Amino acid sequence: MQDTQVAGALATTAAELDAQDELAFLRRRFHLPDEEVYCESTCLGPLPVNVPQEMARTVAQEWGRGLLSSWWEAGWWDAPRRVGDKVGRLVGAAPGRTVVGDSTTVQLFNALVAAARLRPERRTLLAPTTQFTTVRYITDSVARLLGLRVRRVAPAELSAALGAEGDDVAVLVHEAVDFRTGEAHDLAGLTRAAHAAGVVCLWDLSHGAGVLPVGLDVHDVDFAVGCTYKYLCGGPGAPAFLYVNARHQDAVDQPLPGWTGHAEPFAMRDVYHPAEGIDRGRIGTPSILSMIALEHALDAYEGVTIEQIGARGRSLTGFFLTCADELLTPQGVGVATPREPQSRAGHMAVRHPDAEDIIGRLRKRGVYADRRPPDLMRFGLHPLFCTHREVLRVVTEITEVIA
Ligand SMILES: Cc1ncc(COP(=O)(O)O)c(C=O)c1O
Ligand SMILES: Nc1c(O)cccc1C(=O)C[C@H](N)C(=O)O
Repeated sequence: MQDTQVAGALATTAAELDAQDELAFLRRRFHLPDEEVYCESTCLGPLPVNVPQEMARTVAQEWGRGLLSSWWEAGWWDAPRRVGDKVGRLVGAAPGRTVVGDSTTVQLFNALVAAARLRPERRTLLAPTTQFTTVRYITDSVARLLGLRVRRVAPAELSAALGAEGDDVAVLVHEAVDFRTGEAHDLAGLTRAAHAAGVVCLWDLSHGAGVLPVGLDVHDVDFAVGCTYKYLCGGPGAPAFLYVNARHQDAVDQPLPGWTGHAEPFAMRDVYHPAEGIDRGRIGTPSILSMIALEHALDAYEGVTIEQIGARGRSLTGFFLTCADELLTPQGVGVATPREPQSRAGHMAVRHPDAEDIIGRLRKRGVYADRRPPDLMRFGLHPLFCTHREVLRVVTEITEVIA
């Protein structure tokens, strides 16, 4: 086929897929530029349309008029758990297993120490070589703090490592989705392999939450954390979440015993007695305005299941591959994201030695994406609002810029 025929066929397919899309209405739930393509949900999701008015109301009425009483009368005190449950629905957690607050970095530290304390006789933290910076730094720091060693192996070798050396591993700490390539790891299989060796697992869901069905309860995950400002669109610096399996909740001994996680926070006891259940995952005073923004942002997920969202996402990433095969491969440009549908998540990654320059040029053409060293371009295809036509435009623009 000639280039123009290929382009025409892809445009027809994109139009058909968009026409059949039963979730197309979700796009109206976001403020999005008309002529530009936003593919940076890998870092910051866009603003849901209902958030500004809810924030204005919260500030004027709850803070402005309700003042201190709003902690109880406006439901601020219960927000970490209430919003946690709302996130929980999207990560397969029953109510009472997820709490929201602080940053992912803080939650990782807390959860990793708490997880390691469940296996005091074991000396190793196991992790993939591909860890995101903050996860890597926290893993190393927790190891130093607790006198453990860190063993890092390639993701594909983790199962074998669990089989061979698992009896000395306290915790497997892993990201559900690789921040570079967008590869969705086998959370269910690795959690099973970890449990078979008596290992506790801690998953960082930052690049998977709101994109994929991760099924935390179904897969019996021990601990999970994640950020809410990417696909969950909670806003810049939105609070992170912590999930704790019901069977661990009463045994959790977290290293940041803040007063809001105390069983009787207002009794002002000298000794820390943790609250029951997920409330012991609370630390200090939560950032209420950010939490309320997140609470309303999550309404963008109302009325759809995470399975429907996952299927829509796979359609977008699958179409990206189709376009890449036709348009990028002939230019010698490789896709770094795995092809198998179950191994793809929210973003597609493309390799090119001039990634930085290409991303800069794409911005000038109205395509917003990001890059990660040394040579990766990342295109976050948010499953709530990206369209197949946008996917084709992105790939076409990459082709033109490179040419
Ligand atoms: C896997 C992963 N974990 C954690 C974070 C972020 O942690 P924090 O929100 O504390 O900066 C990111 C992105 O910044 C990430 O990609
Ligand atoms: N958290 C971010 C921020 O505050 C500014 C810019 C980017 C980010 C990110 O989330 C980076 C991201 N975790 C990554 O995968 O590279």
